[in-house]
Formats: sequence, structure tokens, C-alpha cells
Amino acid sequence: MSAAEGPLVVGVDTSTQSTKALVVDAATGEIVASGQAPHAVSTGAGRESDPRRWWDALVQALAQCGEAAHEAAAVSIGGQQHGLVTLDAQGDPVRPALLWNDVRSAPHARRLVGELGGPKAWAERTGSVPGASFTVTKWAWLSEHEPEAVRATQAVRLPHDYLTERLTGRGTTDRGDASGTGWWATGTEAYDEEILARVGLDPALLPRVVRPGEVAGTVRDSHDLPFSKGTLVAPGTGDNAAAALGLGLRSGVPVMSLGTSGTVYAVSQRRPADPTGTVAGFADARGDWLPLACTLNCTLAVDRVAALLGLDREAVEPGTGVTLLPYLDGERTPDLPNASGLLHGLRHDTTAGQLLQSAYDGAVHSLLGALDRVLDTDADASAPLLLIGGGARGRAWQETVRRLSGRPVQIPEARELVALGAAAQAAGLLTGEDPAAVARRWNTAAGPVLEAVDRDEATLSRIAGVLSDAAPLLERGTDPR
Ligand SMILES: Nc1ncnc2c1ncn2[C@@H]1O[C@H](COP(=O)(O)OP(=O)(O)O)[C@@H](O)[C@H]1O
Ligand SMILES: O=C(CO)[C@@H](O)[C@H](O)COP(=O)(O)O
Repeated sequence: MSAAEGPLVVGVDTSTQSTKALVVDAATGEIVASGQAPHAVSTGAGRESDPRRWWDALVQALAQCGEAAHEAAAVSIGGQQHGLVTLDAQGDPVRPALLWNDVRSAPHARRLVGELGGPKAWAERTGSVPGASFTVTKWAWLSEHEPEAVRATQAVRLPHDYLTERLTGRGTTDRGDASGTGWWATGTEAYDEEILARVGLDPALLPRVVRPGEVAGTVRDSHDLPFSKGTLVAPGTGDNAAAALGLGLRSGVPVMSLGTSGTVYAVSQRRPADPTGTVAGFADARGDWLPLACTLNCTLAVDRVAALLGLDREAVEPGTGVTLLPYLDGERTPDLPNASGLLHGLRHDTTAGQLLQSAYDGAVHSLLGALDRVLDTDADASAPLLLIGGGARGRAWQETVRRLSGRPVQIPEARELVALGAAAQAAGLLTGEDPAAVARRWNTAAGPVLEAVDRDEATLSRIAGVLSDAAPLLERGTDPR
């Protein structure tokens, strides 16, 4: 038996690159055990991943947690948003999942926006103007390119739904992740039947949206997992909504997450509807809203530039006018799905370290450009920016965000905030508490604050200028993707 004060709960983060599991003491927030296992994502034009490997990774991650996982009284799964999981009548994947960073459905996104009233109408209806990341556009792509896969599909799920259903045997999702599909209406908080009819998706194939605080189900048998039959399973949610829970986030406090994706977001009581499409008007996992902007190129793009230069990721030198737009995977913010990376301002005396710094600057510029749109107009402009995700551990990332934002930057010591948020949701199920209040009790956001420095306006406006001048090149793309 563990020496925990309270019941143990398990929180899972099944993200793009790996699945991470934490066993947490619900009374104190102490992490009793943890595990992590990778999964593969295809490279090239599409980004696909086999959902069965996410399950294998979950089993491995939980096995690494040892005995503690056997004592869990409740479990919850947070996962990468938007991915299209198509299942047959047996619950097996019809094909690999199409992930959030697969840009092949960009033409379908444009077509759908035009067909259903334009950007403003979509934003008012679903909270977002769907780009290639949104599930609805992926379903449209699949219908055009693989009609046989669509015909074989008997259930449509998001990544966290898929794993939750394998635990409980019930098809469920939650409002946070449903709001990233493009077929969930934020005004009515229900599936939008007109949008579904437009893309030929039968609503009967979709999971039930469970309410915040509701039990999604119980573990139906122990499978190859450490859980006992009957262990409570919480609704789970998308990874950004889970991290918001994990931080115990209050309205108006900005977060920047630096991982496979880069995101900026805040909790709001107002239902978002940004007609420019920069901000996705997601629901959070509690009953509020989570306006969010997301980039496709963040830590992986900067690490790739460091590798090309043969440098350690921390070997940056102050920049001198070099601009690198690191859009290696196309980009979502700004909306340039066909773009590739672009370098401007190279001179004989430019050093490799300066080039690397310009990649950090380019990645952070995209996120900061969206931050003001994410925050309500009455948000406190001097509130520290909470910096999370794998990149938040890096000194070069921290200093770049500090210099380009002009804000104080707080770096929570807790590392796995998505999994912690899922754990807080599971704990809330046991105690009846609001999961965000659970996380605040656990003090998960605590960490050092870097004081604000003057914002580096010269760098921001140089990058904005190159971006604007290069727009036709970036829109055109370089290769037949
Ligand atoms: N100490 C570090 N300094 C800078 N970057 C880091 C550090 N540790 C991990 N990373 C970056 O974090 C990324 C993974 O972040 P994470 O938030 O775990 O990813 P995901 O978005 O897939 O959940 C890796 O791509 C790596 O580049
Ligand atoms: O698409 C989005 C948000 O809209 C991404 O944030 C995904 O949810 C993937 O997250 P990570 O794997 O980077 O955590």
C-alpha cells in the first residue's frame, strides 16, 4: 500500500509524440508514480498515427507506474485535440487517425467556410472558423479521397474519446474536445446537424457529450491495465483544456504552451467568436470558454533548425536583423497551410547562434501576435504569462518569450500539466470538487517568475514586415504536398 494521504487517481496525457501517465495523491497533489511511452507520427504530406499504438503506449506508461496504479480510484484521459479517429463495427480503427497538424484538408476547410455562410457565420455558430486542423475538414478530406474508409466507419471519435471508450466500453466525449471538431455548436452546446448533413456524417456515429463533473463510465474489465473493474472514469478532455484545469486557471490569466504545438489561451466567461479565425473559440472542461490560438511549428521546428546548424538548442546568440519564419510544417497561425520556412537578412557576419535565435523569435512572434485577441479587453495586461510544455524548460525559450512579450513570465515547476489536469478531473469526481479548485489546492502553478523587461518592438516589427512582404510566396508554398 502507498503512504498517500488520500485516494490515488490517474491522469493521462496522450499527446502527439507520446502518452504520459501520472499517479497522483488526490489529497495533496503529490505525484506518486509516472510513466511515458512514445508513439509514431507519419512524416511528409499527411500526419497520421495508429490509435492502437496510443493504447499500447498507455499500457506501457501505466506499467511504469508500478503498484501505485493498481490503487487508483479514478482515471481521466486528456489528449491531443481534433484528430479524426474512424472505427469499424468492432471498434477497431478503419485507418490511421488524421492528426491536428495534417494540413491536407486546407482546401476542404476553405470550401466549407464558403458553403456555410463565411467566416463570421462559422465563428458565431461553432466558436471557430475551421482551418485544416479541425475534425470536420478531415472528415471532408476523407470523404473525397477514401470513400471506402468513410463507408466502413461505424463510429467517429477524438483521440481522448478512443482511449476512454476502450476503458469503459461507452462512446463518450466532453464539451472541451467536442468544441474543436467544427460540428459542435457553442450557442446550443449540441452537435450541429446542418453542418453534419453538409459533410455527410450521421450524428449517430458520434459519441455522447458528457457534462463536466459527470462520470463517463467505469473500467469494464482490467484488460492489460492495472485498474480494477469498476474504477471510475472521468470525461477527460482536450490537452489544452486539461492543462487549464491542471493550472487551476482563473479567467484572464494568459498561458503559453510550448510543445509539439505552440498555443496561447486564457479562460473566459464570454463565448468567443473571432471572425478572423485566429482565435479558436473552444469550450473549457468546466463550463466556461477557452479562446486559443495554435501554431503548427514550435519546439520541433526550432529543434530542427538547431540540428541543421549542429548546435545545442541553448546555443543562441543575440540576433542582428536575421528573420526566420520557421513554418516547416505549413502554418495555422498565421493561416498559411502551404508555407515552408523562410530566411531573410543573412549576411557574411551572421553567426549560427544568431540564426538559431531567429528561429525562436519567429516561433514566439506567431504566438504573441495572437495573445491580445485571446485575452478579453479588460484582462490585466501586467499579469504574468504562465509558460508550460516541454519548451518551457529551456532557457532560450524562456528568455525569448520574456523579451518579445514584455510581460513577467511565470514557469510552473509542475511539468506534466495536461496529465495533472486530467488527474484533478478524476479527483474532482471522487470529492465533488471543481477540478480547477483541486489543482489550486495542489498548488500546481507555483514556480519562479522572471520579471518583465522592455518589449523588443524592433524585432517584432521586423518579423511582421517580412511576413507581410513575403505573403504571396508563403501562400504559394514550394512543393506539391
Ligand atoms: N529542457 C528543454 N529545453 C527546451 N525544450 C525542451 C526541453 N525538454 C523538452 N523540450 C521540448 O519539448 C518538446 C515536447 O514538449 P511536450 O509539451 O512534452 O510535447 P507535446 O506537445 O507532444 O505534449 C520536445 O519537442 C522538445 O523539443
Ligand atoms: O491543435 C491543437 C490545439 O488546437 C494542439 O494543441 C493539439 O491539441 C496538439 O497538442 P500537443 O500534442 O502539442 O500537446
